[in-house]
Amino acid sequence: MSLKEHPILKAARGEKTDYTPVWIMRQAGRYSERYRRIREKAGSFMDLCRNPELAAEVTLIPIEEIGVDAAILFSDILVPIEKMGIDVRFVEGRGPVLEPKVETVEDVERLKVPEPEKELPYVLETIQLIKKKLTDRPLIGFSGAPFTLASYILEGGSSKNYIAAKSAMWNKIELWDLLMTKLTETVTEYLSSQIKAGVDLVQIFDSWMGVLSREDYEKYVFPYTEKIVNELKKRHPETPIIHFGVNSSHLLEVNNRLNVDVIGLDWKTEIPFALDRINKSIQGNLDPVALFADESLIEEKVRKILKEGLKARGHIFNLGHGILPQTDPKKARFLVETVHRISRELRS
Ligand SMILES: Cc1c2[nH]c(c1CCC(=O)O)Cc1[nH]c(c(CCC(=O)O)c1C)Cc1[nH]c(c(CCC(=O)O)c1C)Cc1[nH]c(c(C)c1CCC(=O)O)C2
Repeated sequence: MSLKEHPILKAARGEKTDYTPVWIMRQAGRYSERYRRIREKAGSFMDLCRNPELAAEVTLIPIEEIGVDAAILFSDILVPIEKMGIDVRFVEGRGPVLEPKVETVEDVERLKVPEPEKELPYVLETIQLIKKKLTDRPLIGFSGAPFTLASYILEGGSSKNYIAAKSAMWNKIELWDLLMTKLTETVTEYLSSQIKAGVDLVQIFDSWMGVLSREDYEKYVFPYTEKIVNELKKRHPETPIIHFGVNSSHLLEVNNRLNVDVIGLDWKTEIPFALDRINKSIQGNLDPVALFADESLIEEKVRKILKEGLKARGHIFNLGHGILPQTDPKKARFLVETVHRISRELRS
């Protein structure tokens, strides 16, 4: 079977598949003991991201451990930000810390647009190593989208209310446009280099776009993401693009105008509601906490999602957000098997 005919790629293009393919956001993560051991060996999380041998090894763990249909490159959306000239650290219990703070137009002027081949070679090497070992399943590349990346840069880390990001967006339009333009170029070049290095499809994480009203999203964010997607489609017309963010059901109609192939749904978005608003393939959307429930409950929820997903142009099963570190790997494996079994059953 040519990789182009793999169910994930077919579902992304809206073609019929024999079963519903599945992968899990954060599938190479802390719930896996093997992951935790390798991260220890690497030093810090960022050290692991910069180590092609170990990052490739970690990427492949969930293929063996839980049997997912695709691998996702092991890295982080904050990795390219480091090369723009901002220090990124992960602090236990606090999450990412970005320094120095970006507050003025001059601060943004100092930020660079990294050249991936020169400044992020370890990411591209990781992709090449994975592609040598993984021949029967697609590899997913990814990047954060400009808004989500800008929020980390302006807030200096995770945020609850996005005061710095939103006030820059509203009050410092020159700063906002310059930062979003630099991020647009960064993300375009970064994803394009990943595709050239061998990834089979890409996911754009605009994880926090849902904190914006539809009006603000359309005015201050959508045009930049649109530019990235159009440029990628021009350069790499064959590579499917997935667009994802949480709490963003109010943005579905707007995002349906993006030239992407798949829209990722969080677990609060009901599939019929989404299908009334979008005509693209969908990805999702089991509540990550469902993996803490009994197997019978998981099965019931999976069946409902799969049934509803049959009405979509194409469906890639996933959680509605990343798998939680406390999850039992056995439950993740059960999820994958259940998706495969029930989706075959529903088609026969
Ligand atoms: C917002 C965001 C980030 N990173 C990412 C997003 C968008 C997706 C989402 O909405 O969650 C994306 C991401 N992060 C990671 C991947 C790798 C691929 C995968 O398995 O999905 C991907 C695609 C690994 C990771 N990224 C991170 C881990 C955990 C690091 C560790 O402790 O080992 C992993 C496996 C760290 C990370 N990275 C980020 C935060 C806020 C944190 C800290 C979380 C915490 O401390 O609990 C930023």
